[in-house]
Amino acid sequence: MTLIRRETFDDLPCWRVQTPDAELRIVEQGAQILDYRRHGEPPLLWLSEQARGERGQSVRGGVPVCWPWFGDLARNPAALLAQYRGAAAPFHGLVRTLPWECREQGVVDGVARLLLVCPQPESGLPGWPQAVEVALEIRLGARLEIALHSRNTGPRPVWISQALHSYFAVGDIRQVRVEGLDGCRYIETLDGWRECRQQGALRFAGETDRLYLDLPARLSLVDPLWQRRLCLETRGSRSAVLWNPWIDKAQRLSQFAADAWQRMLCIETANVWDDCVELAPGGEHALRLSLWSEPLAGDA
Ligand SMILES: O=P(O)(O)OC[C@H]1O[C@H](O)[C@H](O)[C@@H](O)[C@@H]1O
Repeated sequence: MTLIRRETFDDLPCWRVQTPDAELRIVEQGAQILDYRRHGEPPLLWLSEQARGERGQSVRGGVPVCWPWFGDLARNPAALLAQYRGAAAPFHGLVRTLPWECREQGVVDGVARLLLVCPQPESGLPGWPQAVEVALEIRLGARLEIALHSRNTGPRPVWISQALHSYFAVGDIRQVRVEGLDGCRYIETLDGWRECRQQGALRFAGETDRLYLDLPARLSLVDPLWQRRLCLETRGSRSAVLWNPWIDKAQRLSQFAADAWQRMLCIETANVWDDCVELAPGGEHALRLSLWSEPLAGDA
């Protein structure tokens, strides 16, 4: 039986979604998915063992929503930067610590669906006087499907950058590889934000923080230790951020154990850099991620 139950994660209201073969939790704050597991296999998403549910604090792990900009606002295109009138711009936008509201929930043909929206004052979000509705739609059936919808209800064009900042669980980061990036441009943020080109699959041997561009619709994370392939299929996105903090940066992160870098990898389905989105008046955009896992058929 598939059901959706209201619970709490420390101080934060959340929902637990159960299907016959999977389980997922999502907190109301930031519409953040916390975890996702399929029975009989390791979790697909990583949630820090130090994760805490506190108001005003993003939880470390799961899928934080970065919107209406990704990362450091100053690294975004000038047109996007110019839209912000506030003081110090928060990293990863304005909505990941706000309370969202569940507008629809239900189960149809065994697929659970939730629709959460981020309520905004008439004048827009603090420092960001734009009229753009944002909603997150989650469907859990055989796959997990996430869609981040933006709709410009105002009279002017609006630029956004955004990401579904997914933390994936891995057996050992030093053994995994990401396929689908071969030949793609990327921005190496750890070396002066210079543009480089990927050759072959991406493997990990140190801190990694890159903006990948011109991506195909399908990426996969091959995990030989856990004998599985996580498959990511996206729509409305041609960019992704690949991030692992490794040893030194791990010490500086909140809710992050010193050795946790070994067990996680962020592949953040995004619209960043030259893949930002311009929403015309009345215009809509959906950033979609479909996620599932497959056993490795001896191809590791
Ligand atoms: O600590 P946070 O604000 O959640 O950010 C976590 C990480 O997010 C992204 O992946 C960025 O590319 C990283 O540079 C950043 O460290």
